[in-house]
Amino acid sequence: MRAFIHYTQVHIKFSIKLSFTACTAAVPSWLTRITDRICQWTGLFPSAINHVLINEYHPNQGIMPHQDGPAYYPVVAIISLASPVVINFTPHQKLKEQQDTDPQDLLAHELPSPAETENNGSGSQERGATNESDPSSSSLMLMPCSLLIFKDQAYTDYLHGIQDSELHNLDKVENVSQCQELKHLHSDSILGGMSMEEHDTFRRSATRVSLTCRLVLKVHKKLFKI
Ligand SMILES: O=C(O)CCC(=O)C(=O)O
Ligand SMILES: [Fe+2]
Repeated sequence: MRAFIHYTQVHIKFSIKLSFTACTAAVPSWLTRITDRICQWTGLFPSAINHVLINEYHPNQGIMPHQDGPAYYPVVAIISLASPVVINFTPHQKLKEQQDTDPQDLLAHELPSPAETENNGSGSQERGATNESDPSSSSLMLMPCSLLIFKDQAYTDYLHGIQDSELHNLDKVENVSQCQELKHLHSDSILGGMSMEEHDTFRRSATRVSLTCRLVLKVHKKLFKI
């Protein structure tokens, strides 16, 4: 299982389950300095980021395709540290069905309500079956010390996830040509040869740590004390 630390400035309903089993604490000042900068630089958050989830992934660990759901303001900032990893964005099943039947009217229908999904313990909503071979799915390589921000349709209409596997496919990685450092990794990391352009698989060999920074919208201040 992934290890995680859950920092929150606020007490939120879905964190109750975690609060007593995981490390939940007020966001420390070294971290608010970072999240405040993200807010200022991007101008994408209406108020200060008040929730940070720190995940640790071993090379064979990922996170199943999910949506972060309506508890958060629909902008996510993910800081990646240590190992590179491939994150996949796959269309929500409802969006996919609409694309198949009515490609002109993609946004006219509501996506399923959160009640139809399950909470994965981090406030996110798990969804099992997705199809990464879907032509409208795409992937990004998250390099160490990178910041990924996604919002709008990427938040509402797509699931994001990381495969539970040491080998990550580079086929659909949109930013692979920008990841120069990959070329300097040990040649074992890029299977089949030296040049990453010629090959389509990346081997994860180190632990990755991510900081998922979000803004919780609905605050339940009096639920419990820390
Ligand atoms: O570790 C990551 O890059 C993704 C984490 C994530 O999607 C989440 O915590 O909801
Ligand atoms: Fe997520």
